[in-house]
Amino acid sequence: MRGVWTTAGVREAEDEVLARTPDGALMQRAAHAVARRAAAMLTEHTGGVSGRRVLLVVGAGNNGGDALWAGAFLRNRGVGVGAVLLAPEKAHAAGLAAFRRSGGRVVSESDVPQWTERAELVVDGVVGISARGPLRPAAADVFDRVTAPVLAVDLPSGVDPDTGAVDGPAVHATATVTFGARKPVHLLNPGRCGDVTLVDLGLPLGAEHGRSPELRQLDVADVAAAWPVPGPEDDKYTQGVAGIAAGSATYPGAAVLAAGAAVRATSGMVRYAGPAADEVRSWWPEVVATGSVADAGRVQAWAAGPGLGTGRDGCDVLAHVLGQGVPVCADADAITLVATRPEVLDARDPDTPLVLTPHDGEFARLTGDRPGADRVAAARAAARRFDAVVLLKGHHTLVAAPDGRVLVNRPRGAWLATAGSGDVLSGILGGLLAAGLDPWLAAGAAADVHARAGEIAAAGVPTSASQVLMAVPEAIRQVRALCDDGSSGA
Ligand SMILES: NC(=O)C1=CN([C@@H]2O[C@H](COP(=O)(O)OP(=O)(O)OC[C@H]3O[C@@H](n4cnc5c(N)ncnc54)[C@H](O)[C@@H]3O)[C@@H](O)[C@H]2O)[C@@H](O)CC1
Ligand SMILES: [K+]
Repeated sequence: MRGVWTTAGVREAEDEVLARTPDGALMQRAAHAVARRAAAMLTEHTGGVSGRRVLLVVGAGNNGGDALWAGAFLRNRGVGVGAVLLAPEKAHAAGLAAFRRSGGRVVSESDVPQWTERAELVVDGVVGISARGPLRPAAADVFDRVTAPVLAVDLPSGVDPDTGAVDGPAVHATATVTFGARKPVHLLNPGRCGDVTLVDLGLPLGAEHGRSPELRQLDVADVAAAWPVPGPEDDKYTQGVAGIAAGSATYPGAAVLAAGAAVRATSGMVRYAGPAADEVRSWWPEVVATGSVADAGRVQAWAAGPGLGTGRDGCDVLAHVLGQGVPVCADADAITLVATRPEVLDARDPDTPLVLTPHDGEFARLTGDRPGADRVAAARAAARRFDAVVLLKGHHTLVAAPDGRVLVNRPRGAWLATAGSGDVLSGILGGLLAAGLDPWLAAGAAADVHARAGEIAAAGVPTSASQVLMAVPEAIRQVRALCDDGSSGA
């Protein structure tokens, strides 16, 4: 699992290191990495480095300092480097001196069009972790003219470093070199960051330094661990029995999808309970189906809600499963029931782990507001309010735990917005909860495999929930293979 720190945590850690390193050493280390990445991009895009043209766009602080030092290192490799100083009187003095000493050119305002025209790479050194708001007009004017690839220093300027939100002109980077730790923007808005390279500055980050990450991202190994290869001593019960309380006579499809996903996602036993028993049985002979939750056998977890209906009957079913003392994943109609009949939660005994899996609309029903720009804060607040793990669906599914931990999942394509796809996710998650996984990790792993199954099923063409469902085993195999060849699988 990889940690992601907000700018406050990074700045605090940087200050601690700065206090004990010689002036400028950290910056030059960072700048060297920027220069190396820039040279690689020049080679990639133009076939060489020497004699190429690079334009630096330099802001008022250390981010600009990084860019200026990087420009000096590029000059030493024969690159023609120009620098637009957005705040000449506040440009980083040592960086500017090094840049001039190397023969770098400060570009006058009138020469900007010519430089943006001829530059084969532009380095965004406008702002870094002290950024506030969108690009200001002078910087926006320069980037409006830019057609060459852009290398962002630390993060793309104009994008909120801690939420990834863009509410005005902002840099669209081809690549980013970031320092010390990834910031939320790198996970929440990867489209603006391009390929992110992390430079280790030896920053004291981590719980051992009293700086727990704001966000975490599962490595492929964490996801693979959710699907241990069943051993000889395993049997259908050790894998856990997942209960699916979904569907109604009018909506049997949701029950078929959710039960099928649990079957495909785990090798444990799956029980279905509800009025769609015949349809579920006909699709999945391995599912033990009964007419209602009251006469379903013991299970280790329930996934409830898809197609359940939001009336009295649905409420009784939800109250029943909440009272069984096993983890419950409440999705779809179960979320609406929690929102419209909150007394249903009285049936939940306190240490029954609850996982809510809202999309934005269900989130608004649940909490009274849509998640807004800071989705992490919204998910975190809802997790605390309901004392539940909240899996907030979106381009980057977030999984917040009541204790504040937040997972950011790999981006999933729009294809998963297809009807019924949420039912598949519920089934996968029900299976993992039944296997006894920590609900927060189970939700993260389920979302990861669900996203991969969507990619596999879609493979560039429109897909449907049942195809996503059929692709779940392939997605699990993919995770295991990535894990075996040691990739992080980001
Ligand atoms: N302290 C150090 O020695 C190191 C700092 N590093 C670099 O330093 C950066 C942080 O530098 P600073 O804290 O000086 O601040 P920045 O360079 O991020 O921002 C500079 C100034 O820009 C102004 N600003 C804020 N939002 C703006 C906007 N939208 N448009 C234009 N100007 C805006 C603010 O006045 C801010 O102080 C990091 O992102 C990283 O690139 C790294 O080199 C690691 C070492
Ligand atoms: K930047």
